[in-house]
Amino acid sequence: MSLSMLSAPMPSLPVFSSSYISVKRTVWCRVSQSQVAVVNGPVDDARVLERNEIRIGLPSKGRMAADTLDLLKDCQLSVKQVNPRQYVAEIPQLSNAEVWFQRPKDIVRKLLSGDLDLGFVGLDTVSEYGQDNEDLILVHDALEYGDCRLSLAIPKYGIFENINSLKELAQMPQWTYEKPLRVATGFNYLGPKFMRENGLKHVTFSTADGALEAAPAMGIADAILDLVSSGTTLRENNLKEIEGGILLESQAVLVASRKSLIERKGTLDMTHEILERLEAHLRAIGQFTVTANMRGSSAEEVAERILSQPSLSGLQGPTVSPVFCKSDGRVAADYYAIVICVPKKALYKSVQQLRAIGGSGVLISPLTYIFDEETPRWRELLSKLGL
Ligand SMILES: Nc1ncnc2c1ncn2[C@@H]1O[C@H](COP(=O)(O)OP(=O)(O)OP(=O)(O)O)[C@@H](O)[C@H]1O
Ligand SMILES: O=P(O)(O)OC[C@H]1O[C@H](OP(=O)(O)OP(=O)(O)O)[C@H](O)[C@@H]1O
Ligand SMILES: [Mg+2]
Repeated sequence: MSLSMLSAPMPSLPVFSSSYISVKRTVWCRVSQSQVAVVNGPVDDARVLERNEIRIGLPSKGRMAADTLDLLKDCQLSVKQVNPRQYVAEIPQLSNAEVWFQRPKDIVRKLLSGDLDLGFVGLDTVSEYGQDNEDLILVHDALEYGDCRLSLAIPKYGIFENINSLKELAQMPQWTYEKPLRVATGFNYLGPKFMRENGLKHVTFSTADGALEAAPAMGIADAILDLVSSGTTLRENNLKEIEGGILLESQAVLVASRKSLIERKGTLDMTHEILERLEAHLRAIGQFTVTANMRGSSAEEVAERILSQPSLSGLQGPTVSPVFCKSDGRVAADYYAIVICVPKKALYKSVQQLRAIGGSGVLISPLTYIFDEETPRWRELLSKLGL
């Protein structure tokens, strides 16, 4: 966070009691809560429309970076980076797309300033740095990586030993105007909003770039508000989550600038293509194709037998094809080949059910893509845009 951001007032934000913020890792200073916000300035129209390329922001580092590149590769949208130290790259499959590697929070800021059109980041980052700005539109809200939760945690020991819920924390007599609950966090927009919505009045916030879990043991904070996935870091620092203390469940999302979608030529079409590829890939990873042979008197009779089993209905019912053989000079179909998609989780049950109704020669193959009819997310996007 730059100093210029800290000095810019945000009158629309909740004004909490003052808090501490570290501008560098080790420097802690006291600032008013109303100042701890990213400034979402108005989009500069001229700048947005000046360029023809469509810009996609990808995380330049951290745990989201590799997973985002892997996802795009799985969607046949591999990113071609001439030099790993360069911040710009291309996706040959998407002509006119320019990829920019940025820190996740800068992706959100640059979507708001009109310097990026689309971005892949965690929902936590969109919520914190997007601050409910209506120019940000979630195109895909569940990309199935980067799963974590933004959660409030307190020490397991001392005055917190018997505190297990947000309600109990709020009711502790220790928190007063003079001696508020001190929360260390990097989420200075979502934190105060959550506390206000939950009726915690006497709270101050301090922030640091990392290792927040150390703050309670160092005596700098009473509680922390940070991302949790396995819970190991909390456990190893003698901290615990509490009931009602989860602010947000997060995973990677595709976010777009409303203005770009509406005004920049080609952005909506490109977003449609990316969305279709993402959906086709994500739908397929949970499924297997199952083929089997089955004896039967007709395709309908075989289909009826398959549909009598709960795990075998497939995505849109089974495909049943006759297998023709010649016997006694006559061509006839005594066998049928069936093809269905089954969820990976239900694989063994499906095989058992297939066998129970006479299936044999069961073959299982992975599925790469499922292109279904128009995705509901596309219709939702058009409706959010009023189109
Ligand atoms: N422990 C975690 N498990 C899973 N996903 C996480 C975890 N921590 C963060 N994330 C997700 O990954 C995103 C990027 O986190 P990451 O730690 O890589 O970068 P950062 O915290 O912005 O950078 P840095 O850690 O260097 O300050 C987060 O915004 C969140 O969506
Ligand atoms: O529940 P866990 O699986 O233990 O993960 C939680 C930790 O992961 C993140 O830190 P990160 O590794 O990104 O380090 P950072 O503090 O430098 O951001 C987060 O800030 C927590 O400290
Ligand atoms: Mg981190």
